[in-house]
Amino acid sequence: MADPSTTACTSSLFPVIDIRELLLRDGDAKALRECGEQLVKACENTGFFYVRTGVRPGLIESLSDAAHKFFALSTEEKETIKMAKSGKSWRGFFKVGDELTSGKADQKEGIYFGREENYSGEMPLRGPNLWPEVEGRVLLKDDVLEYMDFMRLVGLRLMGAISKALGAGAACLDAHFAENPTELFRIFSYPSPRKEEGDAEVFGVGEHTDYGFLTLLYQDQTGGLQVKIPSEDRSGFQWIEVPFIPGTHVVNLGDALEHYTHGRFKATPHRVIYHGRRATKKPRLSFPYFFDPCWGAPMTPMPLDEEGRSRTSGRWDGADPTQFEGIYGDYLQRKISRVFPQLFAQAIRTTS
Ligand SMILES: O=C(O)CCC(=O)C(=O)O
Ligand SMILES: [Fe+2]
Repeated sequence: MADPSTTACTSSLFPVIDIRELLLRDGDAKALRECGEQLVKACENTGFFYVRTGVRPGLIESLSDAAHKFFALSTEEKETIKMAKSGKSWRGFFKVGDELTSGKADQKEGIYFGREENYSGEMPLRGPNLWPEVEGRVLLKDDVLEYMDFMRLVGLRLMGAISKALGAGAACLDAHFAENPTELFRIFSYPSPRKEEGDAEVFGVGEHTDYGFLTLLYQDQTGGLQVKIPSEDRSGFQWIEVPFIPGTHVVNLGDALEHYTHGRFKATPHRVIYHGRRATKKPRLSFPYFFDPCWGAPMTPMPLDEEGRSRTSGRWDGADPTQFEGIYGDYLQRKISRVFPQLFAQAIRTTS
C-alpha cells in the first residue's frame, strides 16, 4: 500500500497545554478543572498534545550534552554498559539495529533507565541502573535521576487531572498508578540519514503505539516524529509531523489508557522517519519517559455508561487491547518479547 502523504502539523490537532499551575499547586481546584478539560479533549481527539512543564532549562541542556558525549564513544566503549549485562532489569545501552519496534531494525541506539533501587529479587524491570563512566567520571547519573523525579511528578499530576475530569467512573484509575507506576526512561540517538542508504522502508522507529498510560517526550530541534491519523475525508490515513516546540514536551497515550477508557482515549500510531529527515551534524536526540500502570495492575477497563463507550475498531495493528486480560506486566512482557526478542529470551522471560 502506498505510504499516506505527510502534512505539517496544526495546533488544533496537537494543542499546547500549560500545566505549570498544575505542577506548582497540588489540588488547586481551578488548575485541575481547567487542565483536566483540555487534557480530556486532546486525549479524545488525536491522543497527542504538548505540555508546558517549566522543567529547568539547564537540566535539558546538561542531559543533552552528556548524551551526545556518550553516543560519540566507540561501540566498544558504549557496550561497557550493554543491556545484556543488566539481566532482568532491562537497563543499559543497545546499539543501532538491536531494537525491532515494528518487526524491523530501528535506525537508533539508546540507553534504558528505570527507577534507581537496590533490588535483587526476581521481578523483571527492577534493580539498579547501569551508569556510563567516561574518563573515570560517572556520566548522566545526576541529570537522569533529577529528570526522572520531575517527570514522575508530571505523570502523577496529569493522570490525576485526567482521572478527575473523567468523573466518578475513573475512581479506580488511581489504583493503577498512584502507588508504584512502571517508569521507564530512554535516551535515544538517531544517526543522521545517509544518502547512499536508499531503502524508504527503514525508520528511526517503526510505526507503533506505546504500551502503558502516558509517554512524555522531550525531542530536540531536528524533527522526524510523525503521527498517523485519519485523513480529512476519513477514507484513509495521513502522517502528520509533530515538530519541536521550544519549552514543551510531547505527550501521547498508550494502549493501557485506550483499554481503560474503552477506546474513548486514543493510543495513536507514530514513528520517526529516517529517509527524508533533515541531515544534521549531530544525531537527533529524544528523551521518552514512560509513566505506566503498576506491574500488577489488572488490565480491567473502567465502568462506563454504554453511551460513553467508543469501541476500538480498526486499530493500526488489527489488535484490540480491550480484549487483553491479565495484568499490565504480562502485557508489557509480551511487547518486549517482540521488540527485543533475543534479550527477552536470554534475560527477561518470567514464564516458560
Ligand atoms: O524518539 C521519538 O521521537 C519517539 C520515540 C517513541 O516513539 C518511543 O520510544 O516509543
Ligand atoms: Fe512511541
